[in-house]
Amino acid sequence: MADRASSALRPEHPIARSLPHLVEDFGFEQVGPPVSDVVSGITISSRDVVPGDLYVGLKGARFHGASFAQAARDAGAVAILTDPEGVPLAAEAGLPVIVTPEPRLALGELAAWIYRTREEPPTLFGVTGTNGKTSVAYLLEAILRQLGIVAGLSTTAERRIGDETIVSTLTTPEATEIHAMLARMREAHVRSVILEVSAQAITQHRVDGIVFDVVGFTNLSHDHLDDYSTMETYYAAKRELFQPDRAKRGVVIVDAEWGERLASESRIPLTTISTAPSSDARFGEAQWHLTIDDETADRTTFTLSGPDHRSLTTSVPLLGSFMAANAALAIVMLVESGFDLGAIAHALSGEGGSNGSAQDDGDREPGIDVYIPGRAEKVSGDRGPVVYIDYGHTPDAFTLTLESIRRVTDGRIIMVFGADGDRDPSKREEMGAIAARLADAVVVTDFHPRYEDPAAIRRVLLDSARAAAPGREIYEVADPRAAFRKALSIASEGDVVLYAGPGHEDYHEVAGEKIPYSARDDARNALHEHGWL
Ligand SMILES: CC(=O)N[C@H]1[C@@H](OP(=O)(O)OP(=O)(O)OC[C@H]2O[C@@H](n3ccc(=O)[nH]c3=O)[C@H](O)[C@@H]2O)O[C@H](CO)[C@@H](O)[C@@H]1O[C@H](C)C(=O)N[C@@H](C)C(=O)N[C@H](CCC(=O)O)C(=O)O
Ligand SMILES: Nc1ncnc2c1ncn2[C@@H]1O[C@H](COP(=O)(O)OP(=O)(O)OP(=O)(O)O)[C@@H](O)[C@H]1O
Repeated sequence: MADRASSALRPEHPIARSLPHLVEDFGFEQVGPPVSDVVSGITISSRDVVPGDLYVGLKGARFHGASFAQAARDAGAVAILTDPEGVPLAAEAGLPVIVTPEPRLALGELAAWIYRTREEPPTLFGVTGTNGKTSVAYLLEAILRQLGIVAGLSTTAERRIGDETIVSTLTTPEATEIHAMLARMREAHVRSVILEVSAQAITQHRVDGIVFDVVGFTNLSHDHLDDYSTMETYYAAKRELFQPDRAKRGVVIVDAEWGERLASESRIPLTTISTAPSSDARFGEAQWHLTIDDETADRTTFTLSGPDHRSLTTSVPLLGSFMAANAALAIVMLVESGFDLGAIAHALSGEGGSNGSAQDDGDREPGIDVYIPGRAEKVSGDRGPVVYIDYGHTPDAFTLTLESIRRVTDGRIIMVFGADGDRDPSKREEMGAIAARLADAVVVTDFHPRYEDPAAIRRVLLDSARAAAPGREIYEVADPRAAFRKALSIASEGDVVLYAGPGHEDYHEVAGEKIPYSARDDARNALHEHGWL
């Protein structure tokens, strides 16, 4: 399992700022010993405190962060910021205590002030939507690299500056971490940064203190109805990103009602993309149109046509028209940030230029040169069934992936899948039904049960699968390793095995424990065992 010790990227040479000035500038109240020191960092986790930090004790669902004030002091915190409820808890540490009614609301601005991230900010790209955020972020990074630009990246899978990578815990880090990461990126002379923005991040003020240059919206479908009671509130959370205090320009895929609404309800200059086929009655309303030219098991070729008869034909080395849609969004976001479509086309043409890699010495294969861990990732070789590892965990992701596979295979589709424990249980029935309807055989297994009973999760998936497609070949195999082998045992040359589960992740989360497991490694091992790799 990858090292999870370092949970945040910090500037290596932070510039200290006056703590008394901070208290004064923000109009905070102060109790306990007077503030006299300087501050060089900020964190909301006592476990991440480094000397010189302001520790912010937030009231959480389980703890009041102020109760970790002593641990923060021992790690070198210079003061504690908390709410009135946290004051008596924080006082025990004997550090100056700064008080504000809702510290979370101040975090973004505070972190921006401490790390000076408003000064000469990089070009900032933000990507949101239910599915495809991580993929669009990687595609943006790849195209920028092909244009000769090294970008910073923050996704569900990893945070990256050049060659330095850390494993992510949340999709979007807390504001304190984002601004620290931006400061570190500035030290590394990174001038373009891509952030994946979850709905929770917007609601929980994690992207405060940032004004994105361009934000992009992929789609909205059933997910997170445990955090948002209705699709309407889930949508409203995402919509906030497309307002002037958060972003300068936006790009929206308008294939479905939510995208159309966003396009009409956003208050920033907006560009729209339609990926619907030309037979669709609504085709023609968007400024950019995507046409799929060719789909194979591991490459999708498409044409993107825009205003003023501009167009670009290129490809992604990945399965699926949905990946072409993600790529289209990335390209139009780059155009909106000021890149010329012709320059992008040239960079993707493979003729000369640099893809930024060490071994690059001239011409290379045309298309977007991207690797996205665990998203429609083909792990099989030239023999045996085609095997994909995919992080699909929503009904819409299941539908689009299975439909895409159907278009590129004449063989059977065998799908191995589970559902997240402690995450939106209301989507499970739909997931089970879609899998059974669109695949030829399904193997129901465990994803991350977390604190739920894994057998109960499987039961819902199995019942809905059986009800949706009576007579379908349906198996229950709890252990993902065994489930994978079951799928391979019924697959032949020409068939496809789709593993929809923890794509890039290298663990299974069971009852609070992270048990090492990599679906990608396991798939390769199983293919070896069959002599197919
Ligand atoms: C429900 C939710 O959003 N919970 C978040 C929340 O946890 P919490 O309220 O339970 O916090 P808590 O454990 O009570 O602790 C309170 C405070 O004490 C601090 N603390 C706690 C223990 C300690 O030893 N020291 C310490 O300082 C904590 O850092 C926190 O500031 O605050 C924590 C600190 O930031 C988050 O890690 C945690 O996210 C949890 C892990 C989570 O899973 N969130 C999900 C729902 C999420 O945000 N998902 C989105 C979308 C994913 C997607 O793309 O689909 C995401 O952006 O990841
Ligand atoms: N444009 C899209 N539309 C629908 N499904 C998609 C799209 N792009 C990717 N998917 C599906 O969603 C899965 C997750 O993709 P990706 O990680 O890019 O999305 P995400 O929004 O970042 O989700 P998460 O933050 O949970 O990782 C993919 O493995 C694929 O099955």
